[in-house]
Amino acid sequence: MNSFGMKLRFSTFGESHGKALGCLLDGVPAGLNIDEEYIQSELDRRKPGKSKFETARKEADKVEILSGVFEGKSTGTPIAMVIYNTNQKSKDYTNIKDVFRPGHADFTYFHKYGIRDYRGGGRSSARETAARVAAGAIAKLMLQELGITVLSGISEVAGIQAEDFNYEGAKKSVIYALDVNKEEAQKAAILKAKEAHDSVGGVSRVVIKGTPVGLGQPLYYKLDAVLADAMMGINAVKAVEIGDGVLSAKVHGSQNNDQIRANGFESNHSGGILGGISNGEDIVLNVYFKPTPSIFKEQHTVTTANEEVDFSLKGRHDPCVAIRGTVVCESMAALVIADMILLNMGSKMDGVIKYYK
Ligand SMILES: Cc1cc2nc3c(=O)[nH]c(=O)nc-3n(C[C@H](O)[C@H](O)[C@H](O)COP(=O)(O)O)c2cc1C
Ligand SMILES: C=C(O[C@@H]1CC(C(=O)O)=C[C@@H](OP(=O)(O)O)[C@H]1O)C(=O)O
Repeated sequence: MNSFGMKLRFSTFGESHGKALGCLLDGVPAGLNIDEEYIQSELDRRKPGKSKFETARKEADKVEILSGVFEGKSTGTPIAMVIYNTNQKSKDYTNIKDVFRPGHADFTYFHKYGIRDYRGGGRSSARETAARVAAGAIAKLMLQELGITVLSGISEVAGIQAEDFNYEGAKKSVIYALDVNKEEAQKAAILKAKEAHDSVGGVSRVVIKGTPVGLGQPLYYKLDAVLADAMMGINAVKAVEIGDGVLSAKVHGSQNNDQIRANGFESNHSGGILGGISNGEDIVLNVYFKPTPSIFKEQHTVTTANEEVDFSLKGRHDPCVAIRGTVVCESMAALVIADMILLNMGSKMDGVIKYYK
């Protein structure tokens, strides 16, 4: 089990070809309206097999709430949710039983534990992220009550970058493209790689709107550090930027500073976080996904007995994991922000007094 969060504690269970996967979310305040249709709609955004830009594995990803909800409201007790796997074809994976896929977790997992569920990625499969989206949907329901929204979309595929960022438009796009003018070229790049038995990388841009000043701790449990940790914990994420990110290291202080006026900041190079604490501006993240490791091109690898082989993989795989990954980024961001809000309730004495009176 992985575990995450200080006030909103979250863990998941399950494997890609096991019976089910799910999560336990503890610390949700009692009395939150739990809209099950909304939770399902979030799972539907991430579920596999919706288009030729995704893995061919079709899963309904129907979520079932097992505990912590009564008459449509959270009870303040742990919320357990389960999603049954229905479309396993575990036999298709016997060809990777004794062979490590380059770029996947097979090699490290096997050498660390000496045992590996080779049916798909087992525990390392991003199938687990369905459970993150279920928990993230509850965090989003909590944030909605506070006027906070978490949005995202694909800004880049195979180096083809968005110039315009339309988050509402991204919701309607099959590849969650932020820039409608770049969408066709991005789609073509994915299909070209797929036809060549290859894969491409991509970038998800996440924006969190409506956060107050004051989320995050100044030194340890800094908001930027925790968000980066949550994003890096998603399968295939190789880098995270907050605000201008890498660009900040290349410009002068006079270009990077967000100057301040009585009515707010004049720019948002910082991505909404200063000194580990939100400054009330939009929180902006760029999350970089590597190309899908499971490709069908012949590659060099070794067996579990360390014999060299040339190996061509079979199976059902996403040609660009960033597409569905962007939904997971939103979910993890929502969990972080909800956790920070609950932590923050005790950061000032008047907040504590309000709670007890
Ligand atoms: C939504 C999503 C879908 C993914 N789909 C695949 C896939 O179909 N095939 C694959 O090999 N990797 C896929 N991955 C990536 C692997 O899970 C990941 O590369 C692997 O666990 C190794 O971890 P690492 O890349 O973080 O080192 C996916 C990742 C995400 C976020
Ligand atoms: C099933 C899903 O995506 C899977 C993510 C994944 C991986 O290696 O991450 C590999 C493929 O599945 P399997 O584990 O069967 O090889 C994808 O189809 C899902 O997201 O629900």
